[in-house]
Amino acid sequence: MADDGMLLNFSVGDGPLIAKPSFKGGSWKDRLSAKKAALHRQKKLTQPSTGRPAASENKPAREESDFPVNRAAKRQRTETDFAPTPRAGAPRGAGQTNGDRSERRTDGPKQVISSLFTYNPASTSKGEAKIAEIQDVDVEPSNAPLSGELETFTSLGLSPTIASHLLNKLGIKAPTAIQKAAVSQLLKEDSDAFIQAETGSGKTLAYLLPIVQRIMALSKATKTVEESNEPDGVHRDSGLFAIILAPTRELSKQISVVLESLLRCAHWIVAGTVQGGEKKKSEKARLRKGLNILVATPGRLADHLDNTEALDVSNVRWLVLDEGDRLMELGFEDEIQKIVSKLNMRMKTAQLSKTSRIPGLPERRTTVLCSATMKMNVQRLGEISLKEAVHIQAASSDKPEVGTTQETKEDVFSAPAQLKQSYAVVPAKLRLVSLIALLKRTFARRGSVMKAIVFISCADSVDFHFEILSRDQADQPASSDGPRPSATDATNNERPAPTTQNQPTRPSDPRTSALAPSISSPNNPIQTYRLHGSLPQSLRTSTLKSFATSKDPAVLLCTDVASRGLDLPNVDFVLEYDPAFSKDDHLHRVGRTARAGRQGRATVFLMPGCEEGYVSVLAEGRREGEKALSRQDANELLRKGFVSPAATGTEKEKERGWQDRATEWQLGVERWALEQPARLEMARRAFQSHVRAYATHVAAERACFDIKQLHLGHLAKAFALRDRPGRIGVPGMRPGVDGGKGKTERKDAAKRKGVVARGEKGDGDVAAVVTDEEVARRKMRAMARAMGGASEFNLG
Ligand SMILES: Nc1ncnc2c1ncn2[C@@H]1O[C@H](COP(=O)(O)OP(=O)(O)OP(=O)(O)O)[C@@H](O)[C@H]1O
Repeated sequence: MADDGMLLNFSVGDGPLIAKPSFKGGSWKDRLSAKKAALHRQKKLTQPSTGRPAASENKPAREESDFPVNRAAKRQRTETDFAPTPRAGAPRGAGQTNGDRSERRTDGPKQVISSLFTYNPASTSKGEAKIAEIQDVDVEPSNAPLSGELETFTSLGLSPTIASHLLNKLGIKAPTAIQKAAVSQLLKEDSDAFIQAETGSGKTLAYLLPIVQRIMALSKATKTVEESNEPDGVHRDSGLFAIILAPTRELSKQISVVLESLLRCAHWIVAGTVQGGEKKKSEKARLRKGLNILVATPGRLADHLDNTEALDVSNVRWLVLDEGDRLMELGFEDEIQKIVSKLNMRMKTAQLSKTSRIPGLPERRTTVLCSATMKMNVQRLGEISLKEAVHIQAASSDKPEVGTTQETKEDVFSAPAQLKQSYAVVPAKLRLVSLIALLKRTFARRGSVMKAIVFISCADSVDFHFEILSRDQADQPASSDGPRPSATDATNNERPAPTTQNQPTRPSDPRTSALAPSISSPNNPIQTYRLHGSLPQSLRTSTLKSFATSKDPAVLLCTDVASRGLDLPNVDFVLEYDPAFSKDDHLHRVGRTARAGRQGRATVFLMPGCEEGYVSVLAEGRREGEKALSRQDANELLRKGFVSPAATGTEKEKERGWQDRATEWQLGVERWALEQPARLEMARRAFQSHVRAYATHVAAERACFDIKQLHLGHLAKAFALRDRPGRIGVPGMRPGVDGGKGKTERKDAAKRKGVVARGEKGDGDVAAVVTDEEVARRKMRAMARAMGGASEFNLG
């Protein structure tokens, strides 16, 4: 970490330094402590006997030789240096009062109010990358439905009933490339398959369509052979034929919604779900009544296989492992192994005893593994579950590829071709104001952007930014755009529903949803939502539903809990406010937009310096003909977000105008944070968790996210903090223990570090409950040691 900010706060007194001690060897921390101790001793020696501090104590705490002479002497700034013109109705001297109170409590200045626009490190990549606006050059979408006249579902072998249902009820006319390859393959053969295609290419229907068709055919076979009196041969207690495993509850819910909508053309086929977090008793009752297709999370299915007699899996002939890489990342290998061997065993027993009475049921089971990536862990999952599988890929929109898994090339995971990607170089101090400026700009014109997702590294930081976005607008500077929409105070849980004419279409939960005055305008009020793994499952589900169905513009602040597989409609823009922990995570995140041939934009914030090296990681795997990454910088974002439409005068005056407005906004947030201890603690907690999460980037990318290069003092400003970094301590927040927050995030991080926290795995879901508290605590402590204390972040 850059230590200049810390050194500046030490005073050496003005007495002569008799012998300048040299500090060599050990870590920089040791050297700093030794230096501190020596300075303290010297200060004591030179202090006048009155006990009052020496007059020289306020002098800059550095020696000429230690710091460049041409650098301006840094002095402790005070609120008045930047104080905006008081506004009518503003809380009486809020910041000053708090600042005074804080200073009165202590014997020295505790707060640092730094300027937003000074001492920001310069970008190292300027000259190298072309500075460009996100251009509106249209690129052929890579995940769109095929457009040729012959590209129909019936030409793939799907029944006219399903094809017309897709067209008339679901509005799906033609297959995507991966659907074309997978449907024809899975309809004609019983061999196992590995389906690999980019985000938003319709993988869910690619495996559901052939399964549903095959079960419908089974139905007909049953009717003919048994001459059943039933209107259709197969019914709910004919047996369970297919199981679909998904890594998270959200995903299993999403798959079952798609399945239900598909089964409306075959109402006699019954589907159901079992997943962690639900009541096992009601799930058992459902299983007893009988299901033909089951969507499940692995942990819960393994549990039912052990404990629910009514669950007969002897007829299961299709097993789908969706989001294979995520299943492995979340540590479900054991469960999957167990499930696969139980399915094999029960199928064989039934075949030997000839108890299966379903005519037309295939002899062998087909297992389908789906993943956007072909990483080592997916290959391992393939070894566990697949036998001589065909590898189905959609290399380009009109050239589906089918081959064997042995022919598989290295990872070919890339973002959809039509996705417009950019990066913004934003110094640490300017991060918060730039976030607001970018979101303001994004939603400036009503209808231009409907939904945006902002990815943040940890749950605490999501909570903090949610409060910032939804905080009372009375704290903010007057806008030239006219009167602001109002919201209640951010700490008040009972937020009223927005009072503007554009009410959200679903009543949303005030704990996770609020109006965002900071980025709204009178004619375009924006709703903000938050989502992370520490929220109760029911709240996560309702929040996602509310965000997905909102007909009004909305922004979702979330951790990586929303990065995988979720299909949220009308997401036009993805912002990675904190860069992803790995490139794969990045591709999954940006894949929440530009789905099924639609357009989308994605931006990632990078800090000047080593983080700019990440641009080359982003550029890897980009296809021929794809646009280069666009580059933006903080000043550009701020100018657009904070410029007053009525600004007149010279360019210089205009520049001062947006800088003043950004500064005013930042100071308003800092005062707001200081107003209540709870807010301050929330900001500090967010800062600490953010720093810890920063340390968990995958090893291959850690050079770009080097925690030693992080300027903590500057970063604190982006969390509305005026504390010096060393003073930011959150009561009750010890390294490695976080009161049960973010289990999945810890699990994920542990895995990235190669620490497998088996004992933490729960009932097959990312929000799994740890049953053995003590075991979990011990493992957490061990993990924290292995991770250097990085434990509070919430990734899933
Ligand atoms: N043939 C099609 N035509 C138009 N839209 C489609 C088609 N197939 C699927 N879709 C839509 O595309 C979206 C993405 O589908 P899906 O969620 O299955 O993608 P995916 O490949 O699984 O993505 P991810 O890897 O992110 O999970 C859904 O909204 C779905 O309704």
